[in-house]
Amino acid sequence: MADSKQARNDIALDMIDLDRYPIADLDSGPGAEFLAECQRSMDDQGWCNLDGFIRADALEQLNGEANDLLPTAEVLHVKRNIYQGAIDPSAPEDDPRRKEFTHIAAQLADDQIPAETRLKRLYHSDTLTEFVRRVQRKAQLFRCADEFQALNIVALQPGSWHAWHYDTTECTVTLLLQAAEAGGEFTFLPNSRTDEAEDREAVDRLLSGDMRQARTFSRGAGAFTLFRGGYSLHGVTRVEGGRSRISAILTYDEQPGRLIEDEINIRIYGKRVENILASRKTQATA
Ligand SMILES: O=C(O)CCC(=O)C(=O)O
Ligand SMILES: [Fe+2]
Repeated sequence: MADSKQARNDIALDMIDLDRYPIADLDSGPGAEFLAECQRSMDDQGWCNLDGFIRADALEQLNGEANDLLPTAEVLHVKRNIYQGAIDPSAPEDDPRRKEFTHIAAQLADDQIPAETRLKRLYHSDTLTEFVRRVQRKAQLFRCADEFQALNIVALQPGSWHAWHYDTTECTVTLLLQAAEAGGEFTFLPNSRTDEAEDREAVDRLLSGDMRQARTFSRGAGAFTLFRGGYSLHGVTRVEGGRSRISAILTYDEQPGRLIEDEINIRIYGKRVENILASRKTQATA
């Protein structure tokens, strides 16, 4: 009984289009069928794309929150190779580890998104986390415990792109809050690597600008996407037109309470986080 009362209070149930996406009951009827479809899509294709997942009125509120907060965001200049590392000058000349890609994004880390926002409450929904876990067929899945990485809002301004990369986690979950007027397409090479090998020919072609093997989804604002970004090289094409493309990145982990190393967080989030961590160390030794 306690469970169903808790579920009724879950904000996700007010925001998600439950007629189309019955995530509140995944064990019987339409919910069970829907879950099986999502699992099949993840198994066969490595993604599950749910257009119109968030209802129009709720989306307007979420996007309003994001637009209100974004002026306080850091503008990050992200430089890295496709494996999210620094370039390796000892790698062979034509190796992707030697190629550096740069993109610019206005990014809010988890600690910059207040707990009372509807976006954070949606991320903290146990119903939503359970749905994400079951689509991936994980025995357990937790929201990321890291104070910076857990939930992020990323805005790509007109003229910006999100450079080609693999994610450091197996599966990425995104919610598109505001679509670009044109461009800004989430684009990927399906299953371009496994744990053992990488399709270097396909990867090299994409990195040299040949998009013929790349695929894209049509995603409007409100689309909720699960994607095995650790295995498919991906990025977002240049945003065109007058408005930014804004997405929320929801991070999960199979281990509870896992934190990300300071050094990685400083590399991603820059000076602001470096200062926070440094001032904590000073306080601890004072
Ligand atoms: O904004 C998106 O749709 C994808 C972002 C992405 O690839 C990432 O944050 O790792
Ligand atoms: Fe990614």
